[in-house]
Amino acid sequence: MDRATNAHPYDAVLLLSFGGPEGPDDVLPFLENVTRGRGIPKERLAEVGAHYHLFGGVSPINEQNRTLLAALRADFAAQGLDLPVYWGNRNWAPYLTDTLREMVADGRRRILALVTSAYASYSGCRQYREDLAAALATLEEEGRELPRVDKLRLYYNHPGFLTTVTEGVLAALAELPEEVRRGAHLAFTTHSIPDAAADVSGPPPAHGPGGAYVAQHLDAAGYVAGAVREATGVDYPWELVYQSRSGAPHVPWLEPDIVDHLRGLPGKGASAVVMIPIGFVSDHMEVRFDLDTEAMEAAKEIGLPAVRSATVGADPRFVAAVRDLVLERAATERGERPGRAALGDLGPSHDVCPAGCCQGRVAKPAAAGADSPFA
Ligand SMILES: CC1=C(CCC(=O)O)c2cc3nc(cc4[nH]c(cc5[nH]c(cc1n2)c(C)c5CCC(=O)O)c(CCC(=O)O)c4C)C(CCC(=O)O)=C3C
Ligand SMILES: [Fe+2]
Repeated sequence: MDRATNAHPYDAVLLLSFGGPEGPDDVLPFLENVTRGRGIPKERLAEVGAHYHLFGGVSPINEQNRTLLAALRADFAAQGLDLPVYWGNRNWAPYLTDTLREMVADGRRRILALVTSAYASYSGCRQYREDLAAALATLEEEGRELPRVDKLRLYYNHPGFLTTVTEGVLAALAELPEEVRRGAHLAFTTHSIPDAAADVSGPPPAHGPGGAYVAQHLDAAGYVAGAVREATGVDYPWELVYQSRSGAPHVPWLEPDIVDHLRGLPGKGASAVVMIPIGFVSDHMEVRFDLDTEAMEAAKEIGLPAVRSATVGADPRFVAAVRDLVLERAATERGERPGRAALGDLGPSHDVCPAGCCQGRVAKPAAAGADSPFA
């Protein structure tokens, strides 16, 4: 069997995501799931609930994941890669624990997880590993045979991710009226997180101001800005900005906020802006509300022409990147030394998170890492 179809030792892939409400009655219980024990103010919850209700109480994220799931299955099948793909979430059905139980019942013993977050952070990496540990602990209590679960390396700098983002920026630039295009600025945007969480993101050697979270986003954004310059011959000014802040107002989170950034752009000579949601994998609520609704509204008020570039979603190049990462990891687990594709300056991420990687405020068991209590 050649490397292009050999997933051994893995017998299944798990798409592991955030989950979202599917109707108005789901919104409150969903938000309670998300924020349990996280100290989010009540007013913030009411505000976020209202965003979901603007969309009929339906988060776009589940549909995005169904589309990605179908695309992965179709791609694997077309490539002759015989590897089932399952889907489970942290905060809404299909819940991770139920999916994992089903996988075990189907005889899956060696599982490779793809999480819908591309960068290092507690929320985007370690918390998913804690979710896996909690689900495994439940199955253990139920007396089931435990599968081994590994996690794909971070993919923010995989060519299939960054090339797709770059193409999206070029397409968005083309949407701008010609007379303002040349003076456009690029606003790369991602989820704000508490400064304290950013500082301990990534493995301990990367800890420090901003941590791996900020460093990885800067690396990705810098790469894309350079690729856009190469493709257009225009050196568009760019910045990394943040959105979707929550938490208590006195706790410092990563800044500047995108809306504040937009307000300052005309003073910096920008004639337009391209908002690039480089921190997000699909058009979920953070993109559809915080960018397409709120930030667009702000841009209109300011009189700044604005466009938003695409997320990778289920783009065939991203789907192929996932396949490449699965086959790469499988080869590594077999003791081979496969190529590890990466763009930018930071190089490919580790396969196995070391102890202390993206540590949370409270120590909890995390699976799929060097400090996993499970085999
Ligand atoms: C880094 C990061 C990502 C990106 C990586 C990734 O993609 O995973 C992300 C994604 C997402 N966040 C999402 C939704 C929410 N996040 C919240 C709260 C929080 N997010 C945080 C961080 C992140 N979040 C943090 C530090 C908090 C504070 C509470 C805590 O410390 O845990 C809250 C509570 C209300 C609020 O405060 O906003 C909600 C509803 C959805 C679903 C969207 C949909 O429904 O379409 C998605 C994809
Ligand atoms: Fe979030």
